[in-house]
Amino acid sequence: MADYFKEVIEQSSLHPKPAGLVLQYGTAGFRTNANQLDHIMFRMGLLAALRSKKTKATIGVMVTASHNPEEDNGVKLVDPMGEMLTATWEGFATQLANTEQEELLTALKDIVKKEEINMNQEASVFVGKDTRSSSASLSQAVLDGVHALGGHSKNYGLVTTPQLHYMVCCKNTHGKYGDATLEGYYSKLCQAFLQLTKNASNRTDDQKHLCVDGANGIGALKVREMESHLKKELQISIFNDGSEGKLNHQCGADFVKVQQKPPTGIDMNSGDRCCSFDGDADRIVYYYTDSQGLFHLLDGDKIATLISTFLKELLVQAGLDLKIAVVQTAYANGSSTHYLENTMKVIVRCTKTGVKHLHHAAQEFDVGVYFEANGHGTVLFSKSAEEKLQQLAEATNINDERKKAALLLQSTVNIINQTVGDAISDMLLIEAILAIKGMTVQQWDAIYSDLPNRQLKVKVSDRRLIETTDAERRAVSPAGLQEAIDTLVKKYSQARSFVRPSGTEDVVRVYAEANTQESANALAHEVSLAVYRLAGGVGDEPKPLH
Ligand SMILES: CC(=O)N[C@H]1[C@@H](OP(=O)(O)O)O[C@H](CO)[C@@H](O)[C@@H]1O
Ligand SMILES: [Mg+2]
Repeated sequence: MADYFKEVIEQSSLHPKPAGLVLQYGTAGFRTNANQLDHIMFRMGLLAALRSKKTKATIGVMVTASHNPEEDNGVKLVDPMGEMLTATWEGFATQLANTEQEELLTALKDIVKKEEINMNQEASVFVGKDTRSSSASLSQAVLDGVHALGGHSKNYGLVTTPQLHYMVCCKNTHGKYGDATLEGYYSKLCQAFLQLTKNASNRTDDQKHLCVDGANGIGALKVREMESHLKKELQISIFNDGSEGKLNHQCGADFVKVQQKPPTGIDMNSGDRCCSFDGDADRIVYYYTDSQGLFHLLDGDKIATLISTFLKELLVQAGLDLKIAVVQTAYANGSSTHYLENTMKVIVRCTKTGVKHLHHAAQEFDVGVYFEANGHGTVLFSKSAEEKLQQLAEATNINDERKKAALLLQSTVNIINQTVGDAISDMLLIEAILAIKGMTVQQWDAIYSDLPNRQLKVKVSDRRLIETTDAERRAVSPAGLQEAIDTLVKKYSQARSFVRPSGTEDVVRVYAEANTQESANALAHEVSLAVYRLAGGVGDEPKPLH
């Protein structure tokens, strides 16, 4: 076996691990200050090459830290069908990342043995990066890792995270999903957009206009690249395009969702339809300000509602009996769940936080719409649903209404990036739906009213003390915490609250909603105090909110 690893020994000394550093492959891969990541990148290049040999398929590696500050970076691996890395291999990633330099070969051989990997198998890895200044040298370290194991690589350079997922899926499905090029991605999505909107009744230039906050990141560059494919049917003003501002600083989807206010750097008039991407363009939220200057956010829940309503109506018109469901997490606004279940009568599922959980749950339905409240989401169509749609779209013996619905559904399948949440693809679908329905952003917003809500963080000495059940909606430990929450919730009207340890930060997250903002704030504060007292809070006691 030794020969396969000769280069690894030589190359790994150029990517040394700082002694003692321990990192975890979390919900969103590795993420920390960029200075600590060179060895991780090299090792993820090695791991991707092994994963490729194991699956006999192309694997993706994306260098990004999404909505984190510019100084951070990170890395995520992409499995053959464009989905996130499978759980066992997340474990291997963590082991490999934390192995001291001199043990690296042993750790690699261990994986080869456990997974029975044929080292003579070729390896192929696609690599992409976001716009962070550290991304150039870090993606080179990934490539070094791939090459050290004799793997082939294709370096896509600057791409959004979902674009890299898309390329991997295209490659491994031999072009069935599309061409594994940026040109292929833009033309597939934009053609579907033009198909969807071609019969939308005379829209004015105002109605075709959208303001996009690119978070000073990769999304802005890619929207600009795509623009000419849209043939002015969507007219985009890009703000925070990275030419001046700092990545994710006071802008982007995460800022807008958490702060519940517009990003800086955007020039918006009252009523303008606006959206924000995050730093790697896999999340999107919409918003506008009304004539009184009040800010209105249309988050992942509102997006899921718009899309699932549209799809459900089309399925009925097409006469297709397909099972459609919406998958959410505990952070979904109670009003959205209530509207979906009681008015729309669609199945709603709640999973643990983290996109892979939502993705898996959505795969159980013919049509699975999944969104986290923060705006990460997409739609999945089962193979058999896609086949039925195809047959119907090609059928000659059906009436015009059914035919029209089938064609719209087929274009929806083409516009959606089913591999992962994709801000660009979601944006095009949302814009198409609004155009087809002749709906303004205000009318979309009025479908239901969000319950006022508040998210807080509490620092504790060991957040793992908090264990949850029922898709994180109830705490089973420490003793007494859930009872305390139940008692507090009863004081307020239409109230709900839950706590869970964050998977990406060293904090416990507290969520509360109620019929007024004052009540939501008060409940969130009281629950924070309960966490602080019962789960080993550190630092000052949480202060009431004003
Ligand atoms: C409340 C919230 O927005 N949590 C986010 C955040 O996870 P935490 O485990 O809550 O830190 O980051 C995840 C990765 O980006 C994302 O999937 C998730 O939705
Ligand atoms: Mg992201």
